[in-house]
Amino acid sequence: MIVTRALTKAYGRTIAVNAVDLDVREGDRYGFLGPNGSGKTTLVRMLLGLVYATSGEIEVLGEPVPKRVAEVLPDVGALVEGPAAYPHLSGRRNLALLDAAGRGGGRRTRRRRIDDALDQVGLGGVDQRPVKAYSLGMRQRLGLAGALLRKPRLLILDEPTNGLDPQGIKEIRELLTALNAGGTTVFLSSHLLAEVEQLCTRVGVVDRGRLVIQEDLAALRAETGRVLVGTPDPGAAAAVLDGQLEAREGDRLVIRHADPAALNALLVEAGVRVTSIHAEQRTLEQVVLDLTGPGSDRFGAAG
Ligand SMILES: Nc1ncnc2c1ncn2[C@@H]1O[C@H](COP(=O)(O)OP(=O)(O)OP(=O)(O)O)[C@@H](O)[C@H]1O
Repeated sequence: MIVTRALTKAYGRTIAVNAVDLDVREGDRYGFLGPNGSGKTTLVRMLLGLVYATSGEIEVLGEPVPKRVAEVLPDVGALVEGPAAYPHLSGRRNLALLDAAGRGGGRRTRRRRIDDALDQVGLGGVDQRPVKAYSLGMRQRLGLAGALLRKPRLLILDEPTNGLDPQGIKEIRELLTALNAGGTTVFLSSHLLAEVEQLCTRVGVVDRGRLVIQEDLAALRAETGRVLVGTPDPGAAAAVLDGQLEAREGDRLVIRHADPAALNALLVEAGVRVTSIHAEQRTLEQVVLDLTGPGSDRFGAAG
């Protein structure tokens, strides 16, 4: 759906995007994760033909961008930094203008399209108020509603949850997951590890303009070969597991073992009571820290 090859953008001596090879596949919920200033917005704008690359190539929905961007855009819903709206008009009126300006979708069905989009983002009840009375979160949702008007095959969203409270973030996450289940490919940028971890199926991590990893989240979070065991008999368990015990903290043990089921059988057979047992997985935070080193506290860990 989105492919870039050695995509580069320099502003003078600043290389905002540095030889990025992006590969977003149909059906992905792709999280483009990086700290502030790492080049996310610049890349998103290049994908939409709003900024020209210094070098490299871009394909969106199989077409070269910016060369054929006019053909591509009707199938793409986009939300880029601070969605613009006429402040004195209602959300509905803003969407009507947007809908009239775009291609595809006749006048007769406009009202239905706008109702659907407003309902999808949870603005159905407030659409008569002027946008200047909206909170930042409501403006962000209105921007998203605009991106949904044409039932796009691909959504390209730059920090879509900026300005939203935790409930709003959850609603957007549920909405994007539902749209994705209905066949829409979702590409979003974020500086929030937790957001990407909760929402995405595939992750690209960008650090100072460079894509340092691109991988399915499930593969990134591969099991570590350790099993976490909770037991009221930690002493007895430690005796059974001589040599495999890596750490012990109260009634929680970390054991080097590949198979939780086999380990459970072993413990139970030895008379050790087990209250919980599961394979340890790496978190996205650990993966990113390993990749980007000490500077990576620039990533926001909190959702
Ligand atoms: N129009 C511009 N002129 C000069 N430098 C720019 C321009 N736009 C971006 N930059 C620089 O390019 C780098 C990447 O910026 P960009 O906005 O793409 O990062 P970002 O990851 O989207 O960050 P943020 O989340 O803060 O928007 C930064 O060093 C920024 O200062």
